[in-house]
Amino acid sequence: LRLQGIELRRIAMPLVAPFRTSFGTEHARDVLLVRAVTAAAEGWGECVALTGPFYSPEYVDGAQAFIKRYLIPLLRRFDGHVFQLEPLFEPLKGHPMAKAAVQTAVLDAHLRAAGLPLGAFLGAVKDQVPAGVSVGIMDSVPALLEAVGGYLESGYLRIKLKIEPGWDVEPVRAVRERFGDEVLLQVDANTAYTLQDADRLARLDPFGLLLIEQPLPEDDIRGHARLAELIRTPICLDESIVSARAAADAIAMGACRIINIKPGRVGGYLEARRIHDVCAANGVAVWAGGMLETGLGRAANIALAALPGFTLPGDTSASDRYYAQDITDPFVLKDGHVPVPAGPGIGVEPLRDVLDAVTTETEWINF
Ligand SMILES: CSCC[C@@H](NC(=O)CCC(=O)O)C(=O)O
Ligand SMILES: [Mg+2]
Repeated sequence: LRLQGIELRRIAMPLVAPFRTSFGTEHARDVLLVRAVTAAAEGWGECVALTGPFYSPEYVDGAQAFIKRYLIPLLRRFDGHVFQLEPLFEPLKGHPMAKAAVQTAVLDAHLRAAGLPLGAFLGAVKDQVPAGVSVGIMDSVPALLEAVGGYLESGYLRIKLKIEPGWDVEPVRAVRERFGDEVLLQVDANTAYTLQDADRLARLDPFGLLLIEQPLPEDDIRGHARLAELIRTPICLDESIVSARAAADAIAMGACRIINIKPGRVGGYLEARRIHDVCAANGVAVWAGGMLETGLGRAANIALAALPGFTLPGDTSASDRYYAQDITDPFVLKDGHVPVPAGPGIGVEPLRDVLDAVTTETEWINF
């Protein structure tokens, strides 16, 4: 399906509240969207790179420059099917979020032209998925308890707390004491600890957490395997799992018992599905991570989260967790679940007037 051209669009999405993690605080998302136009249909991809290289090495200006300078020239001659994009992009090292955005836009166009929903294409087995919510580091424990109470009121089925040294045992204990032992509760350190913190992390064991996400640096697989011998809480990896091979290695080394799958981190939904398959083959549970996506990326993540191996609630929250006004019809929580879009491709469309209102820059590249 030949491409007639690509649009690169930047949008400014203010967050309903600052979102603080161990590596910084997000107040708004500066998002790069990719639109792939073919004669039969057009498709959308959302690049999940943040403004700066603090979650992973990519950042949004770099992703846009990489797409323009390296991926667009390859796409000009591309007239294949979407599975040929990975080998086409392989000689270019890294930049998984940029590659994922382009691959998803092309995949969405192909699927819309074929009338096939992304979920069906990936192997979805559900028409709705359980929604968890990620709660940032707060200024105080009372503020945290108020936020958690609000999300539980909204019906979220799992609470994830961001932690860092100095904000870990006390907030977890406070949430358990206030909301009880039944609430599905997990934490995410975003690489903020080292093996020397093992004793402190072991103090989380009494709270019955589902998992502790990425406690150590993303390249410390051996450290996570050692930590797994020192704490009881199951280790889940996020930043470390950059490919299906990395997942297989981490599992084989005993570095994790659960994996958070993010298509942008691994180069796209095709590799994300491979990670799902590797984990299913090894009896490792997976769940869908998030990068504060708009409804476009959110729709695709929810389709992925409907695959059979996604047995834990993901960070597939409702649109209003982050945005007062999404650029698509909002995803709304219903009995703690969000619906898997049923339409072809990612199954949602941008609301043109909203999209134009938040657009800060757009560039059409004709093929
Ligand atoms: C800006 S933090 C993004 C990375 C973080 N994502 C979340 O905590 C979930 C964000 C979301 O709900 O989309 C993670 O490491 O899992
Ligand atoms: Mg994480």
